[in-house]
Amino acid sequence: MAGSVRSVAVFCGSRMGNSPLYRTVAEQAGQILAKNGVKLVYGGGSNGLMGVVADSTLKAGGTVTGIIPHFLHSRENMHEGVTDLIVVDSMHERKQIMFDTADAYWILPGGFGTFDETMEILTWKQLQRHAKPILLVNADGWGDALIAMLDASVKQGFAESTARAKIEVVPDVEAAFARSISETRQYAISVEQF
Ligand SMILES: Nc1ncnc2c1ncn2[C@@H]1O[C@H](COP(=O)(O)O)[C@@H](O)[C@H]1O
Repeated sequence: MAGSVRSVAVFCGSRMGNSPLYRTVAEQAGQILAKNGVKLVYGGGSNGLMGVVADSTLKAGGTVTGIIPHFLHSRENMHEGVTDLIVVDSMHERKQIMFDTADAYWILPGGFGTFDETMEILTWKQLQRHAKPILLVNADGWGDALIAMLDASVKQGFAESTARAKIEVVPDVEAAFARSISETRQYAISVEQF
């Protein structure tokens, strides 16, 4: 287990996207979590990159908790092979459990659902509902437009640069892992000193 990071919530696409590098980064995410004894928490489906990251974690000997609303059972092809599967009633419940049970959040390539989850976890941090690391893994530049939008918001005077700093862009999962450990450690030290 990696210090105080025992579980990571990964938000990513329920589709594969157009670049083969998206699959690669999802596979690498599962491998690095499993190798370090860190549990994957994710949306519980088998489709797209969500399925890839779950399968990759399991194949590498890791543990996976999937959280899926019952109405998405068929649409997202609920993953029957995960270590723990939690079936919930609503999207809100799913998100709440994902947020509560993870020590860090990784954003991998994805679409609208991934954007929603990213903005919610970021704004919760802005509102000081949590202080956990948020790492956007910008594989093949998939997140460039999203990053530009966050930066534009600061330039336009709609967000503080301190809020923008609450999500960190990293090039790969190795960096996401390293930053998750060091940010969590820094936070623990600052709480101890308080
Ligand atoms: N509004 C939403 N809130 C939370 N999660 C959502 C929402 N819309 C879709 N999702 C889930 O996000 C993942 C990834 O979706 P992509 O659109 O493929 O990025 C998926 O499990 C959706 O159910």
